[in-house]
Amino acid sequence: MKRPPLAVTLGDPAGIGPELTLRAWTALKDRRHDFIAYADLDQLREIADRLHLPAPRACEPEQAGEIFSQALPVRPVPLPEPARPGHPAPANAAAVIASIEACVRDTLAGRTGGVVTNPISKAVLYEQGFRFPGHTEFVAHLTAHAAWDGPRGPMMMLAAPELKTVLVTIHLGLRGALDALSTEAILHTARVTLAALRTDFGLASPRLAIAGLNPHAGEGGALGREEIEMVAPAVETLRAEGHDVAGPMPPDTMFHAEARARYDAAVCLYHDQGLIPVKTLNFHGGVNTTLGLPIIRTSPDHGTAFDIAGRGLARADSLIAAIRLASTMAENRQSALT
Ligand SMILES: NC(=O)C1=CN([C@@H]2O[C@H](COP(=O)(O)OP(=O)(O)OC[C@H]3O[C@@H](n4cnc5c(N)ncnc54)[C@H](O)[C@@H]3O)[C@@H](O)[C@H]2O)C=CC1
Ligand SMILES: NCC(=O)COP(=O)(O)O
Repeated sequence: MKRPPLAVTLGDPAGIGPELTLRAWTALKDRRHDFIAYADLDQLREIADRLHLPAPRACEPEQAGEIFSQALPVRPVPLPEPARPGHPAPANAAAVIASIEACVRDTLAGRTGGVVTNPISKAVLYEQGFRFPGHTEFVAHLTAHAAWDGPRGPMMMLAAPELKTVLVTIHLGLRGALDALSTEAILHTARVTLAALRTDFGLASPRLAIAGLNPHAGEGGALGREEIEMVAPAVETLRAEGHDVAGPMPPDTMFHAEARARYDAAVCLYHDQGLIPVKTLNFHGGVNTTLGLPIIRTSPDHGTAFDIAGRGLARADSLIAAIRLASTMAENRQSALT
């Protein structure tokens, strides 16, 4: 059976999202990773013209499959103010948010098969009163009342072929992240991750590594006691539940090639502990995905890149990887749940 197209959000229209959407369409138009962009039709037509591509066409998600090989399908989300690359417009914030809402709504209704988000400028949205730290928390809010049998996130995973990391704390300053850590939070992150590795990534017996917090994982308590008091009890509980879990791992030695071969995903305690290794190993191939949701949501690992927007320099590899991963996860989830 043909699956519905993925829904790709607008992102910040002054960032690299719109040009990447067209480049991703060029790369995928013959490969059956159908998607539909929820974006401004005039802006996309202008960029397509510049890139000598066919004019994107407005349609409903149900028609996207018929036209995908000829033109980028678009569900129009008009911008109140024409986008200027590199210069985000506060007046367009409502359209950025409306695009995410429409993609999630259509995915919950089964009209689209998952959501792929283009990067947003969080600072610009915060100034306009957006009260969620990022897509992760916003999409969790929009799907909070949808049925879901698995353990509920949201958990942020950064996934590249070389490494997958999942964060216990996400969009928090470092001091706030330290206060938010607990054995319960680590356990919850690990359980959502293990379930997603089975359901969405098709791994029958997933292996986890859980990072420590301090240098040398605390050096037996001399350099910090969080490993002894917080991380080790979570590892013991997970092992007692029958899971293959290693830790607390010294954070500085758990990401080299031989160490990575011993686990499928690393549970990391704060944002940069998990994002730095993935973005360093493979900035252009990394994907951000939210685990523990009733729908599939992926995103490129990079941001709006205002410094290069509209200059033809942005690489679409990460958005293409996000679209491919969303297709694979949707397929795996459907097989696991039927
Ligand atoms: N999923 C999302 O919505 C995300 C949004 N952001 C937002 O993006 C904004 C900018 O964040 P930054 O830290 O500057 O990160 P960034 O990823 O936008 O840019 C970092 C550097 O990488 C380059 N770069 C990024 N993507 C590229 C691509 N596809 N091809 C070639 N070069 C690329 C940029 O030119 C820049 O020099 C912030 O407002 C942040 O909140 C950041 C990460 C994810
Ligand atoms: N650094 C990752 C990031 O900020 C992406 O957040 P989200 O918008 O995917 O929640």
